[in-house]
Amino acid sequence: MRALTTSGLSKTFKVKRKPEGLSGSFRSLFKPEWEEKAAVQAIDLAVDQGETVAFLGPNGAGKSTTIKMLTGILHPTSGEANVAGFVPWKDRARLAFRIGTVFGQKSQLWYHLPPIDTFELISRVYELKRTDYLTRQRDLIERFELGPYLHTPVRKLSLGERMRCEIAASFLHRPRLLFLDEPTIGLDVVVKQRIRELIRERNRQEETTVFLTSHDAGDVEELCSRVIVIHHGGMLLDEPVERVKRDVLSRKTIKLTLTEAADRTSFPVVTGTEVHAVEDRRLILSVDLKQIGIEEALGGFLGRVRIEDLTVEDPPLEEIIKHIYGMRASGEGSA
Ligand SMILES: Nc1ncnc2c1ncn2[C@@H]1O[C@H](COP(=O)(O)OP(=O)(O)OP(=O)(O)O)[C@@H](O)[C@H]1O
Repeated sequence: MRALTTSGLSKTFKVKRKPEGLSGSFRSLFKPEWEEKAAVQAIDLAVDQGETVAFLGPNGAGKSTTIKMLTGILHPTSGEANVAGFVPWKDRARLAFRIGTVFGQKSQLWYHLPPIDTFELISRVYELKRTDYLTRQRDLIERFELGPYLHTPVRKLSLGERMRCEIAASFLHRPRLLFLDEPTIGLDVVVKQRIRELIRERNRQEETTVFLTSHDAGDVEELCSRVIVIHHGGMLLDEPVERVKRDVLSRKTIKLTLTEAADRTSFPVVTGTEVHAVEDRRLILSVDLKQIGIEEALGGFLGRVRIEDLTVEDPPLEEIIKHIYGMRASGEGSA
């Protein structure tokens, strides 16, 4: 069953043209000139119920504009969409009962109220049956371990505590489709991991469709089965995450702090391992997991340098997208 489809979905904004110079600015105050800006261009999507989709793109690619159209906040300039059985911009109120939204940078919870009060309000807004709501609420509180924060005003919660409450709140009315915009932004590794686990669990148990935008490659890798990349408002790539992983997510960044400063010439040549940067006692390696495992790569350095500390990270998503873009431009890989 389809959770979401779009056909030729496009959005053009009318923006004021900024004339050059002071006199131009002055003239435009009284006689503004307008130009059209294509934010989203003919996007065709088909997402099945229960799918977990990463919707990616560099800044300004058109992700938020697309999500705003899919959640009924914006009218498209042209094209069609069907989300959970509704045309979003025509039936926004009814659609709200079927979808959940989480914006990492914008709280949906009432700032001065404790989360439990917001949960109550949500249960009224969505007209949840009292017994169903209470069972659901207890389950989410337990699963998301919200007990200690339930009665604290949201403004006093840490970002991680608040985000767990935000996501629990978005699941209260059992949405069939969840739109997540940067759900783990600013969170530490442990909290990120917990939030990803919880979303994954709900997806498995309730077949909730997940449509996610994120600048964190870990979110994509751990939460999503499919990756869609847009650029300049148009579709660039639509592939299973496994394939993207094999092609471009196969790199890890290892950041080492050495006990003493070293220079490039003292490092061994290790297959599949590139010395990305060396700065005083800091050494950054880029490892291609298609060629070598993390342990092996580190093994090559162990006898040569003494390590004080290390972290293993995903490369920034912007870098991955740039890589995908480069691959497309050079005709590597296929859709
Ligand atoms: N209300 C608006 N009026 C005019 N232009 C807009 C408006 N909203 C978005 N745009 C423009 O449309 C383009 C796409 O913006 P959008 O916010 O959808 O990008 P995005 O992919 O979500 O970017 P980011 O990752 O930075 O949030 C941008 O060039 C933006 O400046």
